[in-house]
Amino acid sequence: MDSMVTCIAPVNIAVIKYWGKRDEKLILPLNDSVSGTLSTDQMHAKTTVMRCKDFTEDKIWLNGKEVSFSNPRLLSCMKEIRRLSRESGTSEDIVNTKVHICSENNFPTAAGLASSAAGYACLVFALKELFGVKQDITRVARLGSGSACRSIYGGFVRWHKGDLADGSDSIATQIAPPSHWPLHVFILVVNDKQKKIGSTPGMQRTALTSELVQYRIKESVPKRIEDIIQAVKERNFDKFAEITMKDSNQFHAVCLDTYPPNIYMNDISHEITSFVHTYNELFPKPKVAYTFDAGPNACIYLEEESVPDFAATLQYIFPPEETLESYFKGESVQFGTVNEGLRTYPQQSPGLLKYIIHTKIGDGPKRLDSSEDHLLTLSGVPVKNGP
Ligand SMILES: Nc1ncnc2c1ncn2[C@@H]1O[C@H](COP(=O)(O)OP(=O)(O)OP(=O)(O)O)[C@@H](O)[C@H]1O
Ligand SMILES: C[C@@](O)(CCOP(=O)(O)OP(=O)(O)O)CC(=O)O
Repeated sequence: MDSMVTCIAPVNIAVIKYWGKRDEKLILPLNDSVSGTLSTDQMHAKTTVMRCKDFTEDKIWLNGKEVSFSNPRLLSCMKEIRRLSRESGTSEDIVNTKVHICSENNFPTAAGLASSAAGYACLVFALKELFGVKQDITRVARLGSGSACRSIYGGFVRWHKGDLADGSDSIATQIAPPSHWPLHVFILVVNDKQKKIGSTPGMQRTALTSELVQYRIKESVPKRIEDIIQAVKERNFDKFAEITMKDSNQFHAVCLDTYPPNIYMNDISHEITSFVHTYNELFPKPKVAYTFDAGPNACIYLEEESVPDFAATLQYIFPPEETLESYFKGESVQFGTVNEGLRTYPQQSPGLLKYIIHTKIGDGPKRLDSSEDHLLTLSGVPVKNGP
């Protein structure tokens, strides 16, 4: 077992949203959810974990700054990993060694871009390698941040809410690997600053005050989960798109039904929604699907064949403020011609969208083998200081 391990882990974007907990401490959700895992090529968390008998305390650096280890979620992940390590037969002196952790995201943290999902998935995956854990770790990632359990697998993933009080059946499983349906994804970044109402307090408020959330968890989600799994299995984009957009809309309706309301989408988000519907109406079946998490940024799922036409039209309706190079980031973008049907749609002022990340469905976390990848030196301090 190596004493220093470095891993990267992906972001995931839910198409059936998790919103509301039945247990705050164990992070057990009120409903099942389904997501797509995005390629680590564009967005990832990277984490180095190191154990050494000379370390006197557990320490963590996040994006270049040392932060307190007494975060209850972090402590509960550590405790569970050490317990599973013991169960896996790792010797007691290894299990009890203190660790140093250094992690960074190559995209904005706490901006509603699922940094906590990638961050905790990466941390738990790296700790599993460091401590020789053999069991399922989606339960452990869940203790860090609910949505993190879905980033442990690539492709399309389901988080089962589970029924047991101890959370042992609240795990994530893969529905299909990325090769089954490598959908493309555009993340339309409207704002990458820290969001106003975090997911954790936002969903607490919903569970306490919303009437609509009861309808959502009992009537809407169970059927949608079955239907979207079938759509993924059949690669039926039309059905996938309709369920994804309806579920995003219902999630935000539940947020508005919360008192005081959780307002995440803004005028630009609504403009994107209306543009997508107008675009889809030009075709016999929907070509693109939006979904919004707890923030104003849109995530657009689309099939590869739709990329050139949609990218050109998107750029025409939401022109960049500066150069095209600083606008589309990530995968290179193939441009077609602007869809004629959208020529009369009101063109928006330049710079409404800050930038667009072009990525696609990808694999789960992976270990990096080169020593050059480590974020900690051999004496256990960050390789570079500051963000
Ligand atoms: N690389 C990381 N390693 C460990 N913890 C991380 C990492 N990145 C983020 N986190 C944790 O996640 C927190 C941010 O979570 P938060 O839910 O507010 O934002 P988000 O994940 O970007 O948004 P959302 O979950 O709504 O998409 C950070 O304050 C930190 O505690
Ligand atoms: C809107 C969402 O992105 C909410 C994610 O919530 P978190 O997983 O960040 O919440 P905690 O479990 O409290 O850490 C929907 C989703 O990803 O399913």
